[in-house]
Amino acid sequence: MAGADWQSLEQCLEKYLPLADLQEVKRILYGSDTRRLDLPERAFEAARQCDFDLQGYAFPAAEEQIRHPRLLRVGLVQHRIPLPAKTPVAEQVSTIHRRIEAIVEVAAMCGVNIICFQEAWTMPFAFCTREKLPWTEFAESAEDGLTTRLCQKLAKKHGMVVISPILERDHDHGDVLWNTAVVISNSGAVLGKTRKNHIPRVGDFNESTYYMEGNLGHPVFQTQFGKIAVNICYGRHHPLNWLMYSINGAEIIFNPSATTGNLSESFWPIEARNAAIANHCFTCAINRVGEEHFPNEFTSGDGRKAHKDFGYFYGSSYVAAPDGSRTPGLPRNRDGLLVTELDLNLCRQMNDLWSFKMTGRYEMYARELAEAVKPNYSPHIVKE
Ligand SMILES: NC(=O)NCCC(=O)O
Repeated sequence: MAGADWQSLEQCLEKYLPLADLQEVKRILYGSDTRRLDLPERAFEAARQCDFDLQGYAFPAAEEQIRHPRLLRVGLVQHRIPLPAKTPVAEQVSTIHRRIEAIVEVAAMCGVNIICFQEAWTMPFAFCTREKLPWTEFAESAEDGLTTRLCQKLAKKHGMVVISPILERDHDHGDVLWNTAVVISNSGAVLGKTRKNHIPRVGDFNESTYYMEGNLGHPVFQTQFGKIAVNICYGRHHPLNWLMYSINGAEIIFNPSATTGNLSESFWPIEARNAAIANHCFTCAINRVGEEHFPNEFTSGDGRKAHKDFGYFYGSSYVAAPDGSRTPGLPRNRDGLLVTELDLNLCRQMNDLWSFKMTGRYEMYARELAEAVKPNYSPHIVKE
C-alpha cells in the first residue's frame, strides 16, 4: 500500500492522462467542475513557511430571484502528529496547539468562517494499543479544558466558528470519557457539543476500550453562517446517522476522522460524498496524515506479528456538495488546509430538483424499523 511517497489520486491522473481524457475522467469521478478560489498570496507564503499545503475551491449555485446567495467559507485542517508518542503528554498537546494556531492564522487570511479539525486532534491515535495510561491523560473537559480555551481564543480573535474534536473527560458524570466535538461560536462562546454515535470494532480501531457510544443524539448547531452538524469518523459508514443530522436541518455535516489506507481508502471518496447527495447538504471529510508509532507492541487480532505502528493515515480531506460534485482531496502525505466557498442555496436547489426529502417515505421506514428491532421479529422473506 502506498505511504508517504504517493501524493494523491488527482496528481497521478494529472501526470498520466492527456488533457481531453483527464477532463472526462474528472467529470465522471468528481461531477461538475469546482472553481479554484483566489486566495491571498500572503496566505500561500505563510503556508509555505509553515510547511503545509493550502488549496481553495468554490462550488457555484444558481442565482435565485428572492433569496440572496448564502456564501460562506469552510476550512478543513489535516495534520500529522509532530512529536513521538512517547513525548510527555503536555508537551505533545502544546506543540500541536501551536501548529494548529499557525494554520488557523492562515485560514483567517483566507476568510474562513467555520473551521474543523481532525478527530481527536490533540493526540496520537493510541486506541490501537488498548493501554489506558498515558493516553487517557489527553482527555479534557469539553467546556473549559485547555484545548477548548485555546479554540475560544481563536474563535473570538478571528470571528470564526471552531469545531474541535477531542477526547472528552466528563467531570460532571463520574469522569467518564467520550469522543466529542466541541462547537465554539464565532463569538467565542461554547455553543455546545456532540458525541460520536458509532464506535468502531474493526482492525486496530479498538475504541470501545476508551469511551462509550454518544448519548446526545443528532444535534444541529445554528451558527451565524448556517446550520452545522458533526458526524465523527466511523459514523460515516452509517447512512442513518447522516440522515438524522439532515432531518434536524444540517446544511453542512463535518466528518472529522482518523483512518488508515489498508482499511478504508477505497471507501473514503464515496461515503461522505454519497451522504451529501442523499441528504441535499454539504459534507466535509477530514482525515489525519502520516504514521504513528507507539512505545509498546500490540497485536491486531489477525495473526500478524505484534507491531508498534497503526498503518498509514492518508489525509485526502475533501468537501462534497449536494449536487454530487466534490473538491480534489488534500495530499495524502502533507499537513494541509482546504478552504472551500459554499453557497448554501445549493442545498434547497438540489432538494427541489431531486426531492429525496419528499420521496424518502420516512414513515414507512419508521414503521418497518420499529418492527425489525423487536426481539421476536421475523424477517419478511417470501418463499416458494
Ligand atoms: N476513528 C475511527 O472511527 N476509525 C475507524 C475506521 C474507519 O472508520 O475508517
